[in-house]
Amino acid sequence: MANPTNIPAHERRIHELDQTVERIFDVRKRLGKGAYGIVWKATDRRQKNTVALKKIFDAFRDETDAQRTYREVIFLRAFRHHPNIIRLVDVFKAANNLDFYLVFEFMESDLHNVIKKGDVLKDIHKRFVMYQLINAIKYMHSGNVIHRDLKPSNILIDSKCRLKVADFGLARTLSSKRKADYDALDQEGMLTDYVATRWYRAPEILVASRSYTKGIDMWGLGCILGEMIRQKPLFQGTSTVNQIEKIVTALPDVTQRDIDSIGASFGSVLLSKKIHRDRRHSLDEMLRNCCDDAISLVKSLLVLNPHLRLTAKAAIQHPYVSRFRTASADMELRVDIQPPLRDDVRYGVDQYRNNLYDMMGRESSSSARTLSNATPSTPSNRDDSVKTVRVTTRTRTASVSQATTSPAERKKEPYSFEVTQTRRKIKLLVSTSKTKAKETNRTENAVSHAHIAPPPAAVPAAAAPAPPAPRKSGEKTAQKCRHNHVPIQRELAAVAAVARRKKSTWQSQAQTQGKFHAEAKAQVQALLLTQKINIDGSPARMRQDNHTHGQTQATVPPPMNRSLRKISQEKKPKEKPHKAEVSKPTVVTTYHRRERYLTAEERMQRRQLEIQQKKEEEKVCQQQIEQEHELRVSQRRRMTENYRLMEAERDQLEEMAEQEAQAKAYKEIARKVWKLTERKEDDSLPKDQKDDSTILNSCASKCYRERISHLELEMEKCKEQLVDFVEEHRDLLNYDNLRYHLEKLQPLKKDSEHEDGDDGRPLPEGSGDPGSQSYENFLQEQEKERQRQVQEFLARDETNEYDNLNLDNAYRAKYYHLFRDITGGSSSPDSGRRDSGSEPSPERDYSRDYADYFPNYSDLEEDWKEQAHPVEPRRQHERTEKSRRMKERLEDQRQRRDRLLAQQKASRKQHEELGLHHKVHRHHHQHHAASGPRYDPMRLREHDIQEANFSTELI
Ligand SMILES: Nc1ncnc2c1ncn2[C@@H]1O[C@H](COP(=O)(O)OP(=O)(O)OP(=O)(O)O)[C@@H](O)[C@H]1O
Repeated sequence: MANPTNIPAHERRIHELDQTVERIFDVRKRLGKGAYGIVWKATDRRQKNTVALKKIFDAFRDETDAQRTYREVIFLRAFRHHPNIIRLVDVFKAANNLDFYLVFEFMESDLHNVIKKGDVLKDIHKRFVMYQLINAIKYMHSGNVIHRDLKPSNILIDSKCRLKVADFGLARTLSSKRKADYDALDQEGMLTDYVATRWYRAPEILVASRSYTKGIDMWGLGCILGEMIRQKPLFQGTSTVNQIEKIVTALPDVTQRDIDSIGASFGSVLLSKKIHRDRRHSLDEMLRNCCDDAISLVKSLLVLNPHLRLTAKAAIQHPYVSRFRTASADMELRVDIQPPLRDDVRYGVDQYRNNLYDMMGRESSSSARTLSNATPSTPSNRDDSVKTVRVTTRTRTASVSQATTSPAERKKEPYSFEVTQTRRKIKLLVSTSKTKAKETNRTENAVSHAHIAPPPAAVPAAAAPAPPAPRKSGEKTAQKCRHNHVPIQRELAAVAAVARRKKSTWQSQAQTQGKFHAEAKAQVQALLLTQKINIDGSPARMRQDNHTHGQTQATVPPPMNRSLRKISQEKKPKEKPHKAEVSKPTVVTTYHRRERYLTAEERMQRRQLEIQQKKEEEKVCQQQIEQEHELRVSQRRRMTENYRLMEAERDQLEEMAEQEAQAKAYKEIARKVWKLTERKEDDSLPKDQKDDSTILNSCASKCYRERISHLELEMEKCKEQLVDFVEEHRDLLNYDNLRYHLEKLQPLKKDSEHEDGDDGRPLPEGSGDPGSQSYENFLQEQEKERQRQVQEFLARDETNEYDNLNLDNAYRAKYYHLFRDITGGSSSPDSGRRDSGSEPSPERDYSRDYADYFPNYSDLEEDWKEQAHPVEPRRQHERTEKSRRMKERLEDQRQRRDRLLAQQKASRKQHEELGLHHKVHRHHHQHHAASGPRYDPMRLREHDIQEANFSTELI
């Protein structure tokens, strides 16, 4: 697995494991891959336990990487005692001196994977996760260290929902340096190596501010809680700017104070930028379905101003997590973590590497864990070993290089751990100083021995040889040792003083606790006694007890009396009578002794009483719980109500906004229409009104224009229909010529009846004067013609070629009497035909009947058509329209005719007076002959019929 063949060489190098590592660990599967390393699940062959093995590839490639590796090891070692921070079990350097191996305790998964799985975390789990997370952060912050890369994938979790924070590569200390240095550090730190995952980055980091606080971690914490609730990241920005926009959209309005709190920087303008706020992306909307506790915690963590964000100390007391509080919540580092190599200085790669290797070398002198030849420790490194154990009380800092502790020790409370550590240091120092002192003594002894040794006799005193080499070196060593011994002793004294102080504090605490304990014990005993007294209360026995045991015994409960008597009888001779005052121990002893002699019945009674008491307590508790529950329910209801109100308000606002938008859109459209219609502005109106009026006018005119064009089209269609109709009924219309002939015929008949020519019909040309031969001939001709036409009409009618029955009948009816006259009334033209049932009788005045009949013709026609085609509403409407128009036209013509007749009468009278009658007639005739039979293609047959009708009426 560590050496796959199907991947490129570089990748293979990343996945490759050092041979020695493979010898120690049985690597099983890959757990994850980060930007800096790969993590495998492995079994330690030596201890047979499962571990997580992380390989940091090319761990010291440059200063940044080297510092990252260094920080990860240093901080993990500093925090290894906290239950919610991943424990670094071991570290290995690779044979190639490039890679680095970290061995961690194994965790089953990380929070990112758990959230990704879906609905795994219930509310209680989320709370517990948050509690543990806050706990870990609180611990880190108490050592003045910030993690800076909190995100779900760096939070490891197991099946019991136990959580551990991992990946301290970006962690760093927050020193109490001067502000100027601090800013310089920030600039360097922020802009070069700070590459924390964007989605969890605090806004001050996004805008590259120099404000650098523990709030960075609290922001990440808020993002994680939001992600757990929402099951997806809260702010998934695609770039830094987009990330800021997303944050600003979700949070309440950004104030100038917020911007100032973040610190002036080039990016802070992004915060003041006007961003379109979409309510759907507000924090409330994103976390709509979660409980109030969670929302309140998220809101107090995701605050733009880093100084107003909830601190870890305050967060642990938040109602969302407070119920889990245990002793570990009080764990705190009472010193600032200070790595051996200063965290605010960027050292060279070698320095980081050597310091790390040196530390490893020191810690594992037995060194089964060093894989390659350990780097030889330089004197400077040895000095470091001294530095690492120095405790500077003034700056309240401590080295993080601590000896590994046993799991039992790790479980201890922090202060006891510290004491243990201090003791260890003292021991270490003592042993070091002892060794050195021994060495010094040995050297000094050697020196003194050299001095004491008598000089050789042969050599004169003046020419005494120089001190021998060993003596010289011994002196040097002695000096050196003395030189070293002083500071060591000083340090030793300092450490001892600290230890003493701590011990005395601890002892005083213990004493206080002891005192408290004794008091509590006494109180409990008193309570117990009172309870026993309350249990039994027979006055007789009490009296008896009073008698036997004095005042104290008077309170002994009755069921116990039999046994008590026994005891008292036993004890009586030995006991002194205590009447006024009986010491507590006596009471207790008596009571306990009495207990032994309780009968089963008494015990039962006591138990029942106890049970009753418990029940009562439970009842009270239950009531309290119920009250609390009711309170919560009412609160919840109130909040739901509020929420509903807010929702309603929001809906209203949205509606208003929509209406506004619509109005705007309308206006815009109208403006465009106005532009298109190119209407000129009316300058007399104010602008708004002007716009509206012109727009309306233009709209109206447009409508009218449209209507006109539509009507024109309709007319066009009508015309076409009419022409079609005319074309279709050409024959019938031609047949209208008949009317002409009939008209010609009828005046003749009238003329014969009314010689004065009252009917106003002109005589045909060449007819001559009435009574003359030509006139007679003319009449005969006329008669012949009339008969021929009637014959023709009837013959035509026989063919039944006209569809319109009513029209047909009308003609037939109208001229039936003529026909009868011609044929001598022998037979009806319609006998045996469609209208056979309506054969007229010869006596009847048909003309009148028909005249009555005709005006209703059009209605009858419509009725008939309706019967024939019942389902044609449009056409029916057209027909109705047509008939209406017809009626109007008929009315028109009737009036015109009346007028004409009146004129004719008047003119005839004039002619008669002037003797010009015939001339006038001739003129009329000429006029008619010239005009000939009229053919009007637009004329409808109904019209003709009506005209005929009028003429009949006139007749
Ligand atoms: N002790 C462990 N037990 C189980 N899985 C682990 C453990 N440590 C790390 N992992 C897994 O390995 C992944 C990467 O680990 P880690 O974050 O330490 O690597 P990294 O290179 O520093 O990543 P990053 O890119 O986040 O900086 C984690 O997300 C986690 O899934």
